Amino acid sequence: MVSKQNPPRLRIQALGVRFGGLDALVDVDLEVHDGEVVGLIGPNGAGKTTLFNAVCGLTRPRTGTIEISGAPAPRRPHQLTAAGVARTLQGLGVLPGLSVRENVLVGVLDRPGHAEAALERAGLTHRAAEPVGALPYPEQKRVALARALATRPHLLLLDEPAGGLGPDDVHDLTTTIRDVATDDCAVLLVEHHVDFVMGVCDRVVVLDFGRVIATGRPDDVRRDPAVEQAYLGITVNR
Ligand SMILES: Nc1ncnc2c1ncn2[C@@H]1O[C@H](COP(=O)(O)OP(=O)(O)OP(=O)(O)O)[C@@H](O)[C@H]1O
Repeated sequence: MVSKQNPPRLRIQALGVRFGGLDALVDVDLEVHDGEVVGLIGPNGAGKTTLFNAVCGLTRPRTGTIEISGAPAPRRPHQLTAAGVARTLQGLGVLPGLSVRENVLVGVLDRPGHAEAALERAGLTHRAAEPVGALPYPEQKRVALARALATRPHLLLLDEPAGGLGPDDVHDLTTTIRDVATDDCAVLLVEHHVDFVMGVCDRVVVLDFGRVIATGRPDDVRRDPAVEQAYLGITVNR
């Protein structure tokens, strides 16, 4: 259930990012609350990764504020982890020569029990001793997710979690993500797989050329003419 009593896990206000002469994000507002799964979608180059990078302190905003649990977002990785933020990367970001368990332990060396619980949640316990590089791609993606879950995040940022997955794996991923979004965890995900987004998200925010052009429930956003136009890239003259 979405909790709106506490400050949002993530509150972005009037965020602007510029690279040279290019406005990658313009006046972006976005909130994600505990118990909520929010999808950030938009065509290539819309600014989705830039927004994630700004939240994680990798890109310095030109304007606006980013708050996590009511406090200004820290910029250093260990501070972000302490603030309860975890992120998976586009692609895999795993260490193929290490075992599944070692990959998941990397960020929680002092809490091996958290790693074991994350392995179980991601359905990887039976693979724990195997080198990640020997697993099929969908299971390698699960390792990346398990590593993020092991930190017991309050704000989970997922960058294209369904990329390269088939229907069965997408179904399992949907179940896991819905399970993770609880009273003390909010999920923000970037994804191109529209059916997955529509199936897993409570709310969808659509970016185009760095601006929010639509926000709302998945079904409403899907029917929004501005969204159709952004994806098709055409204007229909009537
Ligand atoms: N470090 C950078 N320097 C200059 N321009 C950048 C930089 N990073 C991103 N951009 C530009 O900013 C815009 C937004 O890029 P971004 O990667 O955030 O889009 P995206 O929505 O994540 O795209 P995709 O779906 O292809 O991953 C693009 O025009 C991109 O070329």
